[in-house]
Amino acid sequence: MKLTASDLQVAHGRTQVLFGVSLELEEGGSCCVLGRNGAGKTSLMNAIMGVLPTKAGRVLLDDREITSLSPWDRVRAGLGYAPQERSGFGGMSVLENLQVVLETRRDGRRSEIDEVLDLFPRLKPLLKRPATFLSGGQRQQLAIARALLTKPRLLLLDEPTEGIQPSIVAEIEEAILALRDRDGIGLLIAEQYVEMALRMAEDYVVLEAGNAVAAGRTADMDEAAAGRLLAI
Ligand SMILES: Nc1ncnc2c1ncn2[C@@H]1O[C@H](COP(=O)(O)OP(=O)(O)OP(=O)(O)O)[C@@H](O)[C@H]1O
Repeated sequence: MKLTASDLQVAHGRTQVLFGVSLELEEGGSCCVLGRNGAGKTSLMNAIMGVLPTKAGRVLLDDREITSLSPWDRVRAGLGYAPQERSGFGGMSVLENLQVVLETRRDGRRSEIDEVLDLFPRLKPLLKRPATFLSGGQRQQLAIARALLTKPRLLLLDEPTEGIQPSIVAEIEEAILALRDRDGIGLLIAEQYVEMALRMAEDYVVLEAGNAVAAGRTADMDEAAAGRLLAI
C-alpha cells in the first residue's frame, strides 16, 4: 500500500506547525521522519492518522483519498499507529489491552495474540499485569503489539525507542526490522537520531520548524549535513 501525503498544513489552534509537508512511501517501503524536538514529527504522524485535522493538503493510500476519514476508518484502510505516548488502557492487563484491539475486528483470531507475543516474548510473563505497571520499553512493545493486531499494511511509529533502556531498544529494533523484512509491512518512523534512521529505514525526510528541508535514500544520506540539521 502506497502512502502519499502532499502539502500538509497543520495548526494547533492559531499556531501553525506544519507548512506544507509532502512525503511518499511505496508499498512495503520504510521512511524515517527525522527532526529535533518540536520540529513537527508527531504533528505529521497525527495528521496522517487523522488524529489532528489538516488545514490543507491530502493523504492518499494507493489511489484512495483518506484526508477526510476518521482515525478509525484509516485504521480499517490499513494504517496502524503506535503513538509517542504509548497509549493503552493503564488499568487493564496486558492481555486485556491486546484482546480489546482484537475484538474490534470481525475476523480477529485468538492465535494472532500469540503471534504478536512471539515478536515480543518479554510480554509473555506479564499478561496479567496492569499496563500502568510496565516499564517504558514494555509499554512500547505493548503499543506496537496493539497496533499490529489491527492488521496494518503500513505502520506509523512515533519515536519507538525514545527514553528506553538500551537492552530493550535492541529488541524493539529487531522486531521492527522483522515486520519490515519478514512481513513486508511498510514503516513510517519518527525519530531524532540519524543512526536509528540508517538502521531502520530506506528513505528519510528531515523536518525543521514544520518544513521538510531534506529527503532522500538513507544509503545516500550526507550524515554530517543531516547531523547539523538535527543538532540542538
Ligand atoms: N497540543 C498542542 N498545542 C499547541 N502547540 C502544540 C501542541 N502540540 C505540539 N505543539 C507544538 O507544535 C510544534 C511541533 O510539535 P510536534 O510534537 O509535532 O514536534 P515533534 O517533532 O514530534 O517533537 P518531539 O520530538 O518533542 O515530540 C512544537 O512547536 C510544539 O510545541
